[in-house]
Amino acid sequence: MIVAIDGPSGTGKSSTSRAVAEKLGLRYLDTGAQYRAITWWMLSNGVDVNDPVAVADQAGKPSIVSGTDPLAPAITVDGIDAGAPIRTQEVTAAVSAVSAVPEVRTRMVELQRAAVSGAPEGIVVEGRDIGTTVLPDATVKIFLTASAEARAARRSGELNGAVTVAATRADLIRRDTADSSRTTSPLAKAADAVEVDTTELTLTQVIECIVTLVEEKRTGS
Ligand SMILES: Nc1ncnc2c1ncn2[C@@H]1O[C@H](COP(=O)(O)OP(=O)(O)O)[C@@H](O)[C@H]1O
Ligand SMILES: Nc1ccn([C@@H]2O[C@H](COP(=O)(O)OP(=O)(O)O)[C@@H](O)[C@H]2O)c(=O)n1
Repeated sequence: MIVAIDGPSGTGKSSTSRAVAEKLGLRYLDTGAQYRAITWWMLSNGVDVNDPVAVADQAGKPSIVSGTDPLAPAITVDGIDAGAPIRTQEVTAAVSAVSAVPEVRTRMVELQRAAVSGAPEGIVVEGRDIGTTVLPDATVKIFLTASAEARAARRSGELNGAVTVAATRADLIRRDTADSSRTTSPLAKAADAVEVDTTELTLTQVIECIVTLVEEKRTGS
């Protein structure tokens, strides 16, 4: 059972994917954390993230290891716990530029497919291009959406209002545009993905919806 969950920022991919994996006894992989991790390494090592040639040149250097336990998602870069530093505003502002570089994507996709091969019990993988590019044969494909207002309110809420909803909204839209317009494997809904608009749904409702879709697939109903 391979479940691919894609969609823009703040649509609920991480919270939903973790809960679905936990309920169904599957592993869990956050591919956005991997792009954030390589971005953090580039910034920490003085690589100009707006220079695709420099980023491509260094893309093979960091060793990124992702755990797949939905109860304790973990990520290390060169053996160092990267869980907190990959969530800073600095990384968030740079990640779209780094993840648009084809050499970066080739490396991350290798890691992602290896994680899936290492999870015979099945896995929920979340990102932007999982259903379209990384795992085109996934058993179930979901594409989450939500209005920019709802997404910004959720993200701003996470930061306890430290960044205003308006500023968060502008940042989300800038990142959506960059992620959707890049040449290599842009953010997109796979033709065979089920789209779920989470704007008016609670997190519990989204989880139930996806669990039902997976169980229907499992039982062939
Ligand atoms: N349907 C929902 N209704 C309200 N809040 C939600 C919903 N889904 C997710 N959230 C909250 O929104 C925030 C962003 O969710 P997250 O799962 O990190 O989204 P993504 O991984 O798509 O960026 C989290 O604080 C989460 O608890
Ligand atoms: N499969 C993926 C996952 C993330 N990404 C990139 O990584 C960034 C961070 O992803 P994320 O899932 O952590 O973002 P949030 O939804 O947490 O804000 C995205 O904005 C994309 O630029 C990607 O290119 N492909």
